[in-house]
Amino acid sequence: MLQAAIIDLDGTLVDTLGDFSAALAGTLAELGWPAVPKETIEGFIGKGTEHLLRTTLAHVGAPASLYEPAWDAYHRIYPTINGRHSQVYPGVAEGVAQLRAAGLRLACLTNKPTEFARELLRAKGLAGAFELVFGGDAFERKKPDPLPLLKTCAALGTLPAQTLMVGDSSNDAAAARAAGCPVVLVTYGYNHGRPVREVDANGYVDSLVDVLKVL
Ligand SMILES: O=C(O)COP(=O)(O)O
Repeated sequence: MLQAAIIDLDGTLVDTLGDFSAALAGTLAELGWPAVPKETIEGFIGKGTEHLLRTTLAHVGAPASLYEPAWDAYHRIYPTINGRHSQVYPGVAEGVAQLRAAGLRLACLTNKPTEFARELLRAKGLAGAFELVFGGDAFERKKPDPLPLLKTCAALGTLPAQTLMVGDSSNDAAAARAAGCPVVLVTYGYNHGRPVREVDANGYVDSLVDVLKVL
């Protein structure tokens, strides 16, 4: 019997590719490098900001020594565009309401910095649905490490086996499997450029409204 659901943010609740793309374009422009196409950035999302910046710099051929100025510029620019170029996916509001109506407690767990995540959920009218919000800077390690899921279960007071992970990528699924949580993946998000149905999961859904049906 499920007690709670832990839901990923980027690629699962909100399509944030436009935000990432705008923030990275601004960051690269400040450093004198060209922007990277959205389709390329999509493959870099999901493993946190450090991975995103390092991969983007390597992609344009910039030296690794630009990582720190890039980090500073990105953290200055991102809050000014957070939510402006992103949309809540169809079915999210209804799906989240259904999970709550089924008696599940909800937490949002993302590799995005916690403050960016809280602000995005507020801007998109989703903050009230989640008892807890944890970002990639909340714990010592990020997904795909199981630690963030185990810590979130501990904060919710639920057992991993009774806590469902809902995500969009192999990163989310690996963390869930290692933590002992069942996992359902949405088919519309960002899976590091790979088909999401290749990933081992308990089910796949085209909309959050179908999550409880596939279990
Ligand atoms: O990598 C990020 O910043 C966000 O990734 P996530 O919301 O899919 O965990």
